[in-house]
Amino acid sequence: MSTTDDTVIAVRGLKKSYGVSANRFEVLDGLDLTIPQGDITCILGRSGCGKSTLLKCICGLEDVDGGEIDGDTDDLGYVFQEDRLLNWKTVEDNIRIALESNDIPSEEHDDRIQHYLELVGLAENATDYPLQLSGGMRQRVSIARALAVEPSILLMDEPFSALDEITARELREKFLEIITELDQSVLFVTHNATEAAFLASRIVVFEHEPPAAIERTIDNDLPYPRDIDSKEVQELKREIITHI
Ligand SMILES: Nc1ncnc2c1ncn2[C@@H]1O[C@H](COP(=O)(O)OP(=O)(O)OP(=O)(O)O)[C@@H](O)[C@H]1O
Repeated sequence: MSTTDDTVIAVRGLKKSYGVSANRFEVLDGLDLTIPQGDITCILGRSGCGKSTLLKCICGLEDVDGGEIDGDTDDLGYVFQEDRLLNWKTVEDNIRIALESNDIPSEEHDDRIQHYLELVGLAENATDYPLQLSGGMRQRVSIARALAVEPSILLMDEPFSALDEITARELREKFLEIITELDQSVLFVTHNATEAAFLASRIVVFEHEPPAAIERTIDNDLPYPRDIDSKEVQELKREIITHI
């Protein structure tokens, strides 16, 4: 199977298990999923249902047992729950390392670093070290680092869940503003129904128990920009909760 112009990643019949013999545990058993270009797709489901495993298979952190993943899987950005910055490197050098490992020509590095730090509001912090920054600022650096390689798709695994509520809220708003402006395709894993209702253009709800199967796909046509406290977002959140 190959992807079409308006599909960025297509997963077909994906299989993944952990363990061996009697301890073998199927997490993905023939999962199909298509990620359209420019969509913010949220994968939502309870803890342990297989969301992170899917992301790890797409970005090659886990080997798959069967099925296909088509699309430009060498051209991914990844933001984890933890920022995974190198504390002994400055903010700008953390981004530079990502650019180098993605073979971005060195003459583009300074401009890209400046541009993406400006986008996340950290242009003044380029020469700081990560430990001089707050948790929210560190996560913004991590988002800038992922965006700076200009990936075909940004994979995000609960990137705001380790932050306090106010910081997470501010960062979600900033993130949505940036992503819609860039028309960036995103696959975003969360177990937070409000976050999915606020961010997603499409919400894919996984069944409670592995192996992961899609319980429901909900299109979210609420126009951007959105207000997380609006009646529409809160109503959608209530609808989503009935499926998880
Ligand atoms: N490396 C591993 N070895 C063995 N089992 C694993 C491994 N990684 C995940 N699992 C198991 O696979 C299942 C799915 O895990 P996964 O992390 O994909 O779930 P999740 O939906 O992302 O959960 P959460 O929301 O808590 O992060 C869980 O039962 C988990 O314990």
